[in-house]
Amino acid sequence: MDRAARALARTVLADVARRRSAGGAPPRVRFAGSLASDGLSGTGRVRPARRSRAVGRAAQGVRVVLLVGPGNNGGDTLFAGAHLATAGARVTAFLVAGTVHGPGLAALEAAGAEVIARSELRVPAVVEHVSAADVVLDGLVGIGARGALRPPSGGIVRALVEARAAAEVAGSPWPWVVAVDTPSGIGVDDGSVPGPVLAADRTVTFGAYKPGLLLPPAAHLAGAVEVADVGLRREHGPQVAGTLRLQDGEVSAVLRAPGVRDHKYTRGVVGVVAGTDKYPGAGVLATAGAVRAGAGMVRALGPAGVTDRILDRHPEVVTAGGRVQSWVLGPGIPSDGSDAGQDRRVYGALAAVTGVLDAEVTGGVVPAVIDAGAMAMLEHRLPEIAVLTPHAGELADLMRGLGHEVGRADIEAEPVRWARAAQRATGATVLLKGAVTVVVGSGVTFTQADAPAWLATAGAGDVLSGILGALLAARAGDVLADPALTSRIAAAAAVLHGRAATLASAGGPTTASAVADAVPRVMAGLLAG
Ligand SMILES: NC(=O)C1=CN([C@@H]2O[C@H](COP(=O)(O)OP(=O)(O)OC[C@H]3O[C@@H](n4cnc5c(N)ncnc54)[C@H](O)[C@@H]3O)[C@@H](O)[C@H]2O)[C@@H](O)CC1
Ligand SMILES: [K+]
Repeated sequence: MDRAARALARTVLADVARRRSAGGAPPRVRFAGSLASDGLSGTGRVRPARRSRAVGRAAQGVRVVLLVGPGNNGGDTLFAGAHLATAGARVTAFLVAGTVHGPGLAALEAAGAEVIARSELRVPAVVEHVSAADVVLDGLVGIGARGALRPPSGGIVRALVEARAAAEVAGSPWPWVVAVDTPSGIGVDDGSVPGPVLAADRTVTFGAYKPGLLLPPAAHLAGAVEVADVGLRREHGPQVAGTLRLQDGEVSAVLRAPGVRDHKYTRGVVGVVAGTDKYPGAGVLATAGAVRAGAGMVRALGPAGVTDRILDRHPEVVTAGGRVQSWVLGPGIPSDGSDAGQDRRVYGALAAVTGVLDAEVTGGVVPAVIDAGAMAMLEHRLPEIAVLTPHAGELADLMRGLGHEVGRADIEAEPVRWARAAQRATGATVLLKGAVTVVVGSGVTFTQADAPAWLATAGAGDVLSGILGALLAARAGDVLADPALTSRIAAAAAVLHGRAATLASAGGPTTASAVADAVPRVMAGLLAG
């Protein structure tokens, strides 16, 4: 517990220092609209807890509120609060239980913090203190949580969630919220959100990732997750219950940098069937994603109204048919059959992907990205080397087509469950787009939370499909030999896309084109290690 509390205090102090040096302002959140609103590239660094470093007086003048529950989670919070008080912070602890961790409470009191006992606890006073604080530590409950938060924790958190929303509307600052081990009240094992939860900007979790920190919808409430090594066990990257999150080294291992013997065909040719006269931009953006993610060549197929625009932006693109190592099918093609030519091209390519036509005719089986309108054209079970890339609404449409009574809200409430159901029903790898992107292959689930909320912009999904097409083409031989690689490549594409959006956004609005343009810099950074 001592190591956990020290690690927690150290991270709080680092966040405070970083936010102070960034703006000269106190460490309060301005509503930047991003999950990782400190601009940190977020999730998933394992930081060893070093015992030796003293915390000094680094927290001088920082107002800290502790929300302290009855168990060891509250104990960690009390000890961390003692360290922060010793470092100069003005700490107020609200105890939500009659009995809390005794040694932790003694340490906090010895450090000179203010303690509000359960018997004196009033919800409006908690809200008032939190609203005026710089940092809040949410230590109500951790891995011992069962179900929705019970009173009084539930009432306090509900009031704080409302106060935060009001502050957001009013443009008032809100404290930096640090969840201790987990945001209190999430479904630690399944990522559910059974009741009110205070959204964290940062979660410091102890020893290893908990599933709820990776699985949406709870993952949306965890902010930037840091795993503190408290000597329990050492994890190589987050890995819990068949759920993975790729780390930088794992993403760069998926990428393939060209060698001296490579030429455009060995680097991978991507065939893009995207865009119609009505929606030509999707063709341009899907192509941009493939070009920027390092395709040896891109063949863009479609009506002249689409291909002319593509050539204007990307003169390196070829608009004639021929062999490809991967397909990108469907962005900007509506499912209403209004462009017979594009539909015919998609059906032809799908025949190559599923292998229903002779390889002599199709040129052989290749991996594919199946997006938007192409998802409505599936007639056969798909191989794992085909990646469906729906957002929640499209996945609901797909599952309804397969006989499930399900709507968009159901998918958003249980994205992993439905992505897995779609994977089983279609045979394809499924990449479900969202603030946390879920990728499901056979027996494996990746969840990636690398993107700022600014990425929710028109055309962003088209760029992702192009990026994924390029990565699949570059590794087409490996994917055909080992189809299980597909989901890992799809997760890596989501990371590239999210990181490119972070770079392009720099904390403000961005466009799908700018995201595509940022991809080479992200790839270069990852390949440089
Ligand atoms: N497991 C370990 O080896 C370590 C655990 N540590 C800390 O210990 C925590 C786990 O401690 P505990 O097992 O004491 O459990 P917690 O402190 O997470 O919660 C248990 C308490 O919360 C109450 N509770 C459960 N569900 C609730 C709900 N829905 N609403 C309100 N109250 C609820 C229970 O009645 C119980 O009193 C971790 O989250 C972490 O913070 C760390 O000190 C590091 C080492
Ligand atoms: K907690």
